Amino acid sequence: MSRPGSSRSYGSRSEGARSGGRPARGGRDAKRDPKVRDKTVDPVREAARDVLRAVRERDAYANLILPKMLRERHISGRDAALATELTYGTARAQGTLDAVIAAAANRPVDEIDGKLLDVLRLGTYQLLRTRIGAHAAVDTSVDLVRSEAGIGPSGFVNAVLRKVSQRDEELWIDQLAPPMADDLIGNLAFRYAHPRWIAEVFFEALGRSAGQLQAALAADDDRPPVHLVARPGFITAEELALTSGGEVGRYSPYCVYLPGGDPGDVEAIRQGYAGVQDEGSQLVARSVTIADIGTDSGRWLDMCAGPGGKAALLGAIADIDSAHVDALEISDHRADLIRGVVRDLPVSVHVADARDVVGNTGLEPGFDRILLDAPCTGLGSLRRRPEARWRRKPSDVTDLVALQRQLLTEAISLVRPGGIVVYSTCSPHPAETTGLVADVVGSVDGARQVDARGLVGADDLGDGPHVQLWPHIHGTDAMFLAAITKD
Ligand SMILES: C[S@@+](CC[C@H](N)C(=O)[O-])C[C@H]1O[C@@H](n2cnc3c(N)ncnc32)[C@H](O)[C@@H]1O
Repeated sequence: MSRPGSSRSYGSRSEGARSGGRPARGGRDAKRDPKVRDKTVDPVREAARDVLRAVRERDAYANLILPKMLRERHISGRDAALATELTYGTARAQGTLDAVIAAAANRPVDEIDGKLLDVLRLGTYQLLRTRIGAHAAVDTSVDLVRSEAGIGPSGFVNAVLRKVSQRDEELWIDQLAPPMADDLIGNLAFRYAHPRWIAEVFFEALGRSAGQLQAALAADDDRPPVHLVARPGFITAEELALTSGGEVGRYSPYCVYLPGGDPGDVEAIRQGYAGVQDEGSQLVARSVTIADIGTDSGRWLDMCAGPGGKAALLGAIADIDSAHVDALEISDHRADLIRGVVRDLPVSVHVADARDVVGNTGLEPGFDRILLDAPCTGLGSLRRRPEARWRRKPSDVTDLVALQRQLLTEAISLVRPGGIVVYSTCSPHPAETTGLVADVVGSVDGARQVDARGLVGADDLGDGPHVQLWPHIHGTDAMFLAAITKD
């Protein structure tokens, strides 16, 4: 017989025997109708557990499935807020939680059944990173397992979580993280729940400053703020702030910071006058439209537009400036998402590979303004994609850089002399940002970078000519942008 908690034991046929032959309370033997909720289980934790399971088993995105699940299960208000905090917090902290669980269980986590591991992560997160009392954290976890798998596995979860609860997070870090004096990056990566390779990338991008790295990782490990965009021509940021209870943003003239609540409840969002969009993304889209390029014939291009956040802002500004945006996107599904947000705006959506725009769309070169918001690792928006940091691999970078190089070369070939290309990524990885831009600009005759700092207008933008935003400095995602023109 396998050990309780081992990858073969969960829901195993021997469960009845281990629990004395009696059907476990609400367990598998009770032949529970899955549509009938088990009253012994807290619906908030159950939703969090179900999302964590979907993320682990089928690579789901927590921030896409949780809101839908909460609506379907009629979980709202404070319960929805708690479910969100527990789900996203647990997903973000996974690597550090796993190290603690492995120490407490005295076995590597890959020897623990996945379904138990989801609950252990959820319980450990509550014990170490919330003010939820230890009894509530342990008991609700045990109930989750017992209702599905019975007494044996729930006993294992109980034992592990009780062991976890004997120390606070700081003590676990002292025990498990590499000492700061020997391995600064490893220590901070553990403390702020990032894979080490990502902490190394941030360290390089931040000029090898330990203080900056600590602040960046801490900001990334925190709950992200909600930023709204007021679509120009539809509603002003002041009006949106007033009607949503938010506060006008620091840098983008379209931005509103929403202090809490569900953005879906904001009337202006329901009407399509506003949307949810990080302030850094707003600054990128706006920068394309305000660059001084002399006469503008109004031919604008968004080369990688899905799901359409920046295309919608570009389109709203284009409407005011009597311009037109061609928006390209390689994926059908994401092109549909763009169409959904650019209705009534002067935007044409093309499903096409932007590595050969003329060949794939028939569009003429000679665009005045081009946005290339390139596919990237997304290391700059990890706080908004809870599980992403544990999914990304260093090897992803190579393929993406090759694609970015092709796309940026194409963008420069499509812009008219004196026009502007804004290259952006939601990643601060030097290979995808400064390195890539220097490489491509250096290899194309007549192409040169112009100072992008004036197009962004935020504080603390360094020496230029590119701009790197950071959550811990600007409160935005870590968006990078470079502005390029050609003679
Ligand atoms: C970073 S996202 C763009 C985000 C978008 N600008 C926004 O603000 O909503 C990059 C997009 O490029 C698309 N993409 C990837 N390769 C492409 C290609 N070769 N041609 C066109 N689009 C591509 C991806 O499907 C993805 O939707």
